[in-house]
Amino acid sequence: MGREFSKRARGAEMKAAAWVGRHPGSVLAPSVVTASGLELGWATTGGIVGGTVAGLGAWYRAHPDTFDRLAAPRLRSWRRRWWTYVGLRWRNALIACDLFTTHRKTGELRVPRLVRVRSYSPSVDTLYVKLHPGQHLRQFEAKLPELTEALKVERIALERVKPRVIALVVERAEPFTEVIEAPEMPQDADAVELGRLSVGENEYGGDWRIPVLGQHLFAAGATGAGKNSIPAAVLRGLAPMIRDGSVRLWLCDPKQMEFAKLAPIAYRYAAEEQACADLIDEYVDDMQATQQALSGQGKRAITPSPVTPLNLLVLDEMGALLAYGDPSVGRGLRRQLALIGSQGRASGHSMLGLVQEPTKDTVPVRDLFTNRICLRVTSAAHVDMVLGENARLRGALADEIPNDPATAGIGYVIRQRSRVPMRVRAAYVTDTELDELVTFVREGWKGTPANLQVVAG
Ligand SMILES: Nc1ncnc2c1ncn2[C@@H]1O[C@H](COP(=O)(O)OP(=O)(O)OP(=O)(O)O)[C@@H](O)[C@H]1O
Repeated sequence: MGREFSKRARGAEMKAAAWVGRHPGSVLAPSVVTASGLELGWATTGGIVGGTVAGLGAWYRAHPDTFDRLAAPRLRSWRRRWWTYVGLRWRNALIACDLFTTHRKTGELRVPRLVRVRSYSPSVDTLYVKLHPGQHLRQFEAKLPELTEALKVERIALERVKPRVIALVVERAEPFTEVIEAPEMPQDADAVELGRLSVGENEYGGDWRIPVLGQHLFAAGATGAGKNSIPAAVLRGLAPMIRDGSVRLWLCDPKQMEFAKLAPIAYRYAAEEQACADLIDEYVDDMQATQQALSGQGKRAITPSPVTPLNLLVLDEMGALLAYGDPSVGRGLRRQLALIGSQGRASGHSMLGLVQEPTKDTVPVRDLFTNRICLRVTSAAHVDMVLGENARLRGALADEIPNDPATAGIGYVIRQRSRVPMRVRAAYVTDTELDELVTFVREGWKGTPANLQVVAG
């Protein structure tokens, strides 16, 4: 703020020097080429530059995996920085959206500076922006629609990185234009990655993975949003463990639609309201018996095996169970789910709950779930109800996903470390693939109710 004592703006040559200091590469690269041209001759220099380009081309063609992982993000970031978001375009967009401050004495417009551009995937850029004193993330939040149009992109999410530095996560285009194929079923229990089951793809082009052991999952989405894909993909990932009895599936299926197919591989299956309540009571008894068995053996957590299995309680349409039926049953269920949510992790009792509308009846239990997924919802308020405060402001625009079958399975999760929403798409498990899962499990089926007695005993 001290600079505002003077009526004189900073000299252009000083600004240029500061710019060079901030972008040494942009000065160094042309200088090195020029020096090489003068020292080694232009033909040699041309050969070196051409050789480098040809080498990159060969890498691109020969090793797509390493090129896409190592070289592509850097090259793309560089191109975006010096082409897409280059000085004047950036400046004009921010001025058009009133996202600048004015020097009180000189009247100079001070536009927040772009300090870094990262382009982790072809469809998403992260822009690190240095704010001027007097600016705040809130101003960007208020101008998000305008900024999205000015930069000609699909959507923007915001994050505060550190004092006076924010990140704009820019989705340039819809990353999911194709249906994602169902994950392969591992053949052996050893190949199951309980901590990172693949359920689809993320907007960065990588696998979208979710942990199951010691976790509770919650997926919200309007009718037709593609919620069923999530348990279906999870169960395919767990298939050999279900077959071997190391994972037991407890299924509450009030709608009796898609999940009825899975009844033959469920350890317990219920559809009617009271039957679901009884199933959940039994689940809680099983959890408490396991807790006692664990403490008797001086253990703190289970390692999934046929003797101490991982139990997965899948609750389809939680609204029907908690809100739309008999209120006394709903109250009892909420109490039981709270017990499972708070105590089930060590004993290997996980939940996967699906809900169409995250209303006040289902939201109180939402906080019991450690991993939450928001597919297409019908109201902006639902997004924060599912993903937490300000998730929508940060770009989880789940209510703006078009109600179109072509978008089924698309939604948002919150990345644990950075708290940034990430767009994901669940893989689509067809009816045939569900049948394949059932056949696979039934063929070597060892999951019998005897497991319960061993644990409880
Ligand atoms: N991951 C996906 N990718 C592409 N299309 C999908 C996906 N999941 C579902 N679909 C398509 O969308 C339709 C609706 O999906 P689904 O039945 O899973 O929705 P839902 O959210 O469970 O709806 P409801 O709550 O009404 O059961 C499916 O019949 C399928 O055609």
